Amino acid sequence: MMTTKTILRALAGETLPTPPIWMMRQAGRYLPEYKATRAQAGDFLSLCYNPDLAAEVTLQPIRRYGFDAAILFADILLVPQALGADLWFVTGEGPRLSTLTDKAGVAALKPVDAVHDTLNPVYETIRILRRELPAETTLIGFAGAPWTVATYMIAGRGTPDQAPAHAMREGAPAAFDALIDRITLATIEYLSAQIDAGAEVVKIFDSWAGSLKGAAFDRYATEPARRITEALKARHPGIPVIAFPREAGDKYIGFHAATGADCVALDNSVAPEWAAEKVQVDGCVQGNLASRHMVTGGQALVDDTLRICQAFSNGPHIFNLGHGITPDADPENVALMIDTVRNFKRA
Ligand SMILES: Cc1c2[nH]c(c1CCC(=O)O)Cc1[nH]c(c(CCC(=O)O)c1C)Cc1[nH]c(c(CCC(=O)O)c1C)Cc1[nH]c(c(C)c1CCC(=O)O)C2
Repeated sequence: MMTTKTILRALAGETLPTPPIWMMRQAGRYLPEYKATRAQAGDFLSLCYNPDLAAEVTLQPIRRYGFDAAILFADILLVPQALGADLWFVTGEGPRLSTLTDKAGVAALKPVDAVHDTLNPVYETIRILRRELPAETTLIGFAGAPWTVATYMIAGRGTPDQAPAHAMREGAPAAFDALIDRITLATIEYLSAQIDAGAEVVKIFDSWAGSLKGAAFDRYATEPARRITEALKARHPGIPVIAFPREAGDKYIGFHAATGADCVALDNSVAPEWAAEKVQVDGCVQGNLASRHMVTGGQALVDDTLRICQAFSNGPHIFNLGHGITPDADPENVALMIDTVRNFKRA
């Protein structure tokens, strides 16, 4: 049966007159209703593991704005936790984890099939969402890409240049490869279980892909995304995969074909006209408005939104930001972006 869900139509390669739209971090601290539910949960991780409240914050931006997709509320760092890492969040600073730098650290991780013991509440969130979402809204599941997840597991926190992960990659390559392999296999199990629970699309977030260059990019960004996509396609034919190798630059070229992903998400460092010619020729793209417009608003927001709609109007496109919306964003600017996209007419 032909689907009427616009996100699924774009992911199947259809060029639509108006691009469907959702927004990275659409459930988040820029929304007062999110902050209220998070306070009710106590802290961020308790919110992630409470299926009723996680479903509630996933639904909030759908109710307020009518986005075409909902993204499961969870975090990429739940997988390291499920593999046995300690994880906590320091308010105002970000995530902290136990560190892992050698073979012994990798050997101490839990086996891949143990991840469900920790991640079961996430699957329950998905089941609730499939009952509660409007019929036209697509549910997107997600996980972090192995390289990005590894950068946090190795350093124990976010790092500006991913130096500890690069040091392990170069200094202890066998242990590093074993870590990437473990995360890759855990991610396949996790995303597969998300799909079994009702996720209609999955997205792989490689937020730090841009710090891998040349052959290292091919080996640690492209290859794990290819392995995950291949395994998911074998188990769940017809479930689309979105890959987000953030700041990949020229490495965006050919990423659809190299990984088998149905859609490549673009950050805002690439010009949409360039990406239309070099990347969208191979399939659906998602992106790529700069998140700062959600803080600054005004005519510049409208102009850049229309430029992106126009540049990608000859092929399959899902409108989104180039990265997550920030807590200082104004909810009115999100409404302005959505109005602009929905009133777009191709020149
Ligand atoms: C690197 C990364 C993480 N998490 C994620 C990534 C990849 C995407 C990206 O590059 O942004 C992905 C993520 N994190 C979150 C989602 C939920 C779905 C969504 O609305 O997009 C998704 C898809 C919720 C979250 N994850 C986090 C929040 C804020 C936590 C809070 O409520 O205090 C949310 C809504 C916390 C988080 N989680 C992470 C960090 C570094 C932080 C702290 C930074 C910050 O405070 O903004 C790890």
